Amino acid sequence: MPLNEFISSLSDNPYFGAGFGLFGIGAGAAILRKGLQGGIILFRRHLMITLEVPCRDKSYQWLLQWITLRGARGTQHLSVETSFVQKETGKIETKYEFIPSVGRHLMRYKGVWIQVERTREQQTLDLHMGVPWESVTLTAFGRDKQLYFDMLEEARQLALDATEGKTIVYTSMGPEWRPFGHPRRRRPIGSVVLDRGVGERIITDCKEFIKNSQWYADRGIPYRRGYLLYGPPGCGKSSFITSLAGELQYGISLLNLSERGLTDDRLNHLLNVAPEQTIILLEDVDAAFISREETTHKKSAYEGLNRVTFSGLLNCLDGVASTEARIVFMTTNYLERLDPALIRPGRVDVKEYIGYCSAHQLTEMFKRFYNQQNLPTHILKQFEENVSALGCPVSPAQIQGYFMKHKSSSPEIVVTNVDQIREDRPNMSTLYTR
Ligand SMILES: Nc1ncnc2c1ncn2[C@@H]1O[C@H](COP(=O)(O)OP(=O)(O)OP(=O)(O)O)[C@@H](O)[C@H]1O
Repeated sequence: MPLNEFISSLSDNPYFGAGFGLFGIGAGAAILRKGLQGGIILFRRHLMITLEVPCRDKSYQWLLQWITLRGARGTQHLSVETSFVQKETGKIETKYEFIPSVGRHLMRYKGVWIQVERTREQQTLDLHMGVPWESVTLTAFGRDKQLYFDMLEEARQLALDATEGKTIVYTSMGPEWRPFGHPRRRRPIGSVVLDRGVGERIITDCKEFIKNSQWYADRGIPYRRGYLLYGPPGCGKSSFITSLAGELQYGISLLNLSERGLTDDRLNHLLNVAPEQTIILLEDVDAAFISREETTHKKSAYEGLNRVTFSGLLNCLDGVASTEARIVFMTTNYLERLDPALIRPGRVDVKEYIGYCSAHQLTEMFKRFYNQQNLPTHILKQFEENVSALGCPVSPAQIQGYFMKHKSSSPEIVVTNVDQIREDRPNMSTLYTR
């Protein structure tokens, strides 16, 4: 039989065409054909096992990195990927990584030669990402698909190791979640100083919830928990949630409800496919909506804007469930603007006020900032009294700003100059009061 016919007969053979999930045992036909075109003939009599990983798959980037690390041979053509990495010191450095460019490469894994082919369709766009459609196809001799499972697992582990000790923030892009920026160094929970007991209560509640999946399953209760942090700006709501995510070794899936084009359907989808082990964070929930009555009035105007509707959000929150613990955090500066339906138990199970600095916070922040646990009590007391004597509420963000100004000052100077806090104060009439 002429070689070309032989190759076609392999392609037509249903056995070779059979696919299961990502994997397809393909005959060497495709390779052979490409081989012929490229002038290389590869082991005609062997079966090939082929794995195609499209760019939309989670493992795509991991795999490219892993292939680079394993050093695909003959890789003359590299693409550069620039990322920003935060060092332990907090400094951000630029990192260049070379990944195999579009084209064919060869590598050896567990004693098997594997052809790596990265292709880019110039004519086809990934509509959600707006980038050309890409895929990587790996072809190895033999039938052992375990090879690919091992490879993907190694690639995943490599990606996990790279984010060890970091918090990944995801944002939505179309119907998907994508990591946003570089993984950030975990913020230590102790660096956010809340009023006595508040932080501990939330942490204990979350941990308790995470380990109680069976309790929820036994009672048929959706395995989710909602938290609402409310209070004035600059008091640590967002910072606390970030450090809590670090403490729980979770990431953050950040959703902006006011985003144009975020419809009820898309929101529902996003909430249901949010990356595992992440806190879903809906910031400034009051800003996304006007009250329910007004929403009814202005319904048509809202629909025209292609935005999430209030009832849509309620339904979506009710639908958030998974076998895994689902934690939803909402924040607002204006509790009174929220519709009671949004914050009823089941949607919001824990509400905490995160307010202006208490005496406890003032002294704790002072000690932390100047890294002096043994500051004389009278200095701490004086600082607290002087700030209270300002006669206005002070947020931790203001205190932080004041300390930054006095990075190199002695504690005594810091205590005596607290008037500067008032000078830097935003217009209080626009600020929230409890
Ligand atoms: N309780 C706190 N302890 C330590 N630092 C704090 C605290 N609260 C605020 N900060 C500092 O102030 C800045 C702003 O805080 P953050 O964004 O967390 O406030 P927020 O309450 O979420 O504000 P907003 O309501 O405007 O979103 C951050 O740099 C943070 O480090």
